Amino acid sequence: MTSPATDPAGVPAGSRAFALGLRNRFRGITVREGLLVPGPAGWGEFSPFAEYGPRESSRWWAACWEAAHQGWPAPVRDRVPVNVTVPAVGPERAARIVAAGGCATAKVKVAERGQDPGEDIARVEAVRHALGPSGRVRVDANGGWDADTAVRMVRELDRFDLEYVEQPCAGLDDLALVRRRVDVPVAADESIRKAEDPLRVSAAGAADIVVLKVQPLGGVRAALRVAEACGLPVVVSSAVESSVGLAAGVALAAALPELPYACGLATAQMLTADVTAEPLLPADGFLPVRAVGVDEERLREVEIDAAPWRERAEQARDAGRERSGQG
Ligand SMILES: O=C(O)CCC(=O)c1ccccc1C(=O)O
Ligand SMILES: [Mg+2]
Repeated sequence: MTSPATDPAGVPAGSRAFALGLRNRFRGITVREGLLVPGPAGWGEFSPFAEYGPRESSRWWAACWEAAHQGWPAPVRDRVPVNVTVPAVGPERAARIVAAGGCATAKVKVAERGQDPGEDIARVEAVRHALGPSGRVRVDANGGWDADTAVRMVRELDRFDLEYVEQPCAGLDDLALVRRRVDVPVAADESIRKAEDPLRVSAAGAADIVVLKVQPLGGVRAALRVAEACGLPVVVSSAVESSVGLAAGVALAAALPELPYACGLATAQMLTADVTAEPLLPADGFLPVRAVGVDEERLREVEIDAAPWRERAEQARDAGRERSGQG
């Protein structure tokens, strides 16, 4: 047993917590919080959502640790195509977000709780018009439909020509059912959170594409192994992180042998502030593959008490040790 003081995987004293505002409510939240952790390889970000316990957060901690201490595998490309992300807002706002985003691909949230199908249709229609016929439009239901509703809605929305539908239903059986009944490709997102999930997804015939996020999967290397194991095309997406966290997603997208789709990494656009002087914002629909530093002045403007976050990080680290049998 190593003591906390000399522990190589401890939470460094120079760690800093941040709270960044969101321009529009997303996943029910309006503020995104997290911890920035310094290390020899650069800054790492630890930002599990508030409802995640130590076990689930342990992979987020592993991703943070990799960024701070190991850095990432060599890139095979120097820029990454990205999509603008459109929250469950009204059509006028959706059109403005797409126009401001400067991306040729848009991902539109649908099946939001408390909204009706007409709102989804109006939003997707507005996005298609804003992008023009050459743009690509994908929708993300976050598992919000049952199989019958998904089939009906995907067919209805496909009059705006969908690139794919992300997580139309929550369960693998329903995903497979929908996939057999619609012409639009199906992408799995929430169905993939652990290394063994992609194999289940492919075995169930549940998806044509997998969405991979670095923090939930435990780092860039872990995500690369998942990508290799599942053998399906990969879309890298963010967990709406600061530009420090986004850089890890960009590193994954940059290291994948194939990258046939735009990635969901343009989410710095959704924030009202960032922790760096040079946020990872798209230019002409691409993000550059580069390191992201922390700017002391910007950080101070968004800084919150690090103590609760250090506590969460310690618990996540401990849960990770138990998981890997080092407890
Ligand atoms: O993929 C994107 O365009 C942005 C990222 C995104 O949508 C997302 C971000 C945080 C949590 C869940 C999701 C999601 O894909 O549902
Ligand atoms: Mg998704």
